[in-house]
Amino acid sequence: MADFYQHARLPTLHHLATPDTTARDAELVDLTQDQPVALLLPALFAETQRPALPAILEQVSQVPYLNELVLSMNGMTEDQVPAALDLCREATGGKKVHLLWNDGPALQAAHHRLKEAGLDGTYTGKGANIWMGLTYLRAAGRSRIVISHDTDILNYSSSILSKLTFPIAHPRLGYSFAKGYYSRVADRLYGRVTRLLIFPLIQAFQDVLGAKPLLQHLESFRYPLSGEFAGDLDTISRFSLPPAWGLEIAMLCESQRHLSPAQQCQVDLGFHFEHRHRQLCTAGLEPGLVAAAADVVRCLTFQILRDAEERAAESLLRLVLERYSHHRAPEWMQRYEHVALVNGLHFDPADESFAIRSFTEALEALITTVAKEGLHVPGMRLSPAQALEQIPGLKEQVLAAAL
Ligand SMILES: O=C(O)[C@H](O)COP(=O)(O)O
Repeated sequence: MADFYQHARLPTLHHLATPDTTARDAELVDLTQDQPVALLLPALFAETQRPALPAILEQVSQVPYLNELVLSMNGMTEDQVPAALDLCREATGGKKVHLLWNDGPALQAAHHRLKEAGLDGTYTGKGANIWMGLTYLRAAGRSRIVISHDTDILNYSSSILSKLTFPIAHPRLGYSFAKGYYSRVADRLYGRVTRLLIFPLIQAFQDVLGAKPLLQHLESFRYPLSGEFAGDLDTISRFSLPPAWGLEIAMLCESQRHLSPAQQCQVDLGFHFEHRHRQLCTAGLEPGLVAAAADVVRCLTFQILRDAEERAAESLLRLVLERYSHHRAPEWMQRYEHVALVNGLHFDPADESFAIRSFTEALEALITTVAKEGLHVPGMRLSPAQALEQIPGLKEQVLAAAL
């Protein structure tokens, strides 16, 4: 099914055959003897009450080459902690599991220490969970490879773990960072933020700024917003990461800054990723997709225009918005309509146009904010490695906070 196209800049490892699971697991046990593997899972407490996470943990418990599991959680109250701990212990069958309660008092005190060291911003969100998980793993020093994936995957298979670990662990491949990709398809095309905002927006930036190395790097990724990655812990913990939804984009920008193209790759995870689809607009307590997209765009814009003067950033963004909303987004929407038609998938032009209009409004709001406050990403931080090196006592505090 998959092709074997190679992007000019980034090695792509396609899924073309399915290796024998038992043999592959045994090979990975061997390969990771001297480079233990940690699985880091970011989650809201709410995920523990939905079907995906418990089923994921059950499969993870069978994976023989995993040294430890860190569940880095937020959105959890004190009376919910025992349920989260029970789930970890029951579902992971005796594996070493550590729970990080990011909005609990011990880690809030660690966040406070970061604030005293001059790091501003908010400290909750998926990015903050990953940041703290990497800080903990680096402080603990037990593992050398880290893998991470989303916790809402409904059709999970632990082959995701072997596909991500192999490029890092195998000496003939020897990558320092591997990013997963796949499609998000059910009766229709999903991946709405990726298809209708990020892909055309990167093209719009290129239309305005030309083919800058960072844009070419981002353009090479077949699913830039996927939450699935693996890496050498020493390398990944040197990445600067924002606390919220900009995490994935920031990670790709950091991989371009820290690594040569030959040291990183993207891996075909070989499935249609099925997950819970959020509404576009915020309804009730759960933020909508557009709110998350706005955060991603702010981070993307910051990374691309970080050296531009404020006035220049604002006028460049206006040009990018024009290219996005009048040219690239309609063009991408039409391409995906053709993909849907060829595949006999449901396609609703009204839904897709509504998504593009909503993303356009998010971009307009960003321009207004940039005009008023300048271009920055709240909470953009020191890397976990820098924080541990520069902030006295942080290491002990984070280690003591793990449950
Ligand atoms: O990957 C994406 O674009 C977002 O997570 C939205 O995903 P969905 O359209 O599959 O819900």
